[in-house]
Amino acid sequence: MTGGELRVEVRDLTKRFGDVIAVDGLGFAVEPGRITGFLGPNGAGKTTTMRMMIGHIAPTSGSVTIGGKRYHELANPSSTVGAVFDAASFHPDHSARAHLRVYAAMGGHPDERVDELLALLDLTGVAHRRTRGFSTGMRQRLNLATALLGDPRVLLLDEPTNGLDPAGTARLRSFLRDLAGEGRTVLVSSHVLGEIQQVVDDVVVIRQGRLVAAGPLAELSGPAPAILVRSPDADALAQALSRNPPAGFTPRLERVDPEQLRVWGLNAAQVADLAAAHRVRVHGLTTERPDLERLFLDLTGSAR
Ligand SMILES: Nc1ncnc2c1ncn2[C@@H]1O[C@H](COP(=O)(O)OP(=O)(O)OP(=O)(O)O)[C@@H](O)[C@H]1O
Repeated sequence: MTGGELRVEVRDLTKRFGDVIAVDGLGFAVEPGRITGFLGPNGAGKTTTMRMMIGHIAPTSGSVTIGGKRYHELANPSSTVGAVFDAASFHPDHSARAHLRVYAAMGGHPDERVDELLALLDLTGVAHRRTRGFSTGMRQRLNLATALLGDPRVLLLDEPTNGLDPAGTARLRSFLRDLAGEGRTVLVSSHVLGEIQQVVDDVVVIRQGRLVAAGPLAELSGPAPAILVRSPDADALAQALSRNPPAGFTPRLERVDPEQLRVWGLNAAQVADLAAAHRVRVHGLTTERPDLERLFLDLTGSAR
């Protein structure tokens, strides 16, 4: 079965390697139609969890199901789930096309699919070149093409942004966005939130094999953004904001320097309107996005 929307569910998943508990009672869901970031510092257990999703590693206990079935119970596993684990796993003497043809044959996928994917991932021009000379971005795209051979409904990508330049990341983002837009389930791991922050809708954060946080990125980002306002009349503005805030709002203020205030609990328009109403000059107004990297470091205990 390749159609339909497939939810990936991880339930009470544990994996021990001898004394090492790589994954420890982990539970979360990956929703179809969305891109989920799977985050955690090095050694947190991301790769191990993803390998358990596709049956490469057997759990010590717990389960992973894809559309309600374990990987090995799927009628056509390689056409249901596409996974990318290692960007360097090509035969160096094979061309991109030869590499894809080998995998297409192994998965029982038609040869035409190879050219289709080379075109889709903008690799047609280098299809005959040996992969030994490929750049990181080309390798990542070839990897993605390999995972997409069976037109899978679920895509698991381990650290796909590793080594990509900003243009490569932007390209990956729009590509994954299209795949999720078709109702596919996309899980993308990374140990750096900043690398996938622009790509993902939801996040699952783990630390030492355990769940730390899960949900839409927007909710994880915590409180609303702060407004940084620059004014030569900062005192008057601070007074107006504290004494006459919009009805029902209780802004919190921080004095950054004599001419700058940081305001939480109001949006930029509210700050500007209030300044105008009190005839306070405003020379700059910036909406500051919450510092997600900081939040991530706090959550995973990586902050010093
Ligand atoms: N085959 C194995 N044998 C023994 N220990 C292992 C094995 N595979 C993973 N581990 C250990 O399990 C833990 C989790 O590793 P894993 O590779 O899943 O983490 P990760 O979050 O993917 O890390 P990274 O971001 O560095 O790739 C680590 O302590 C690792 O050393």
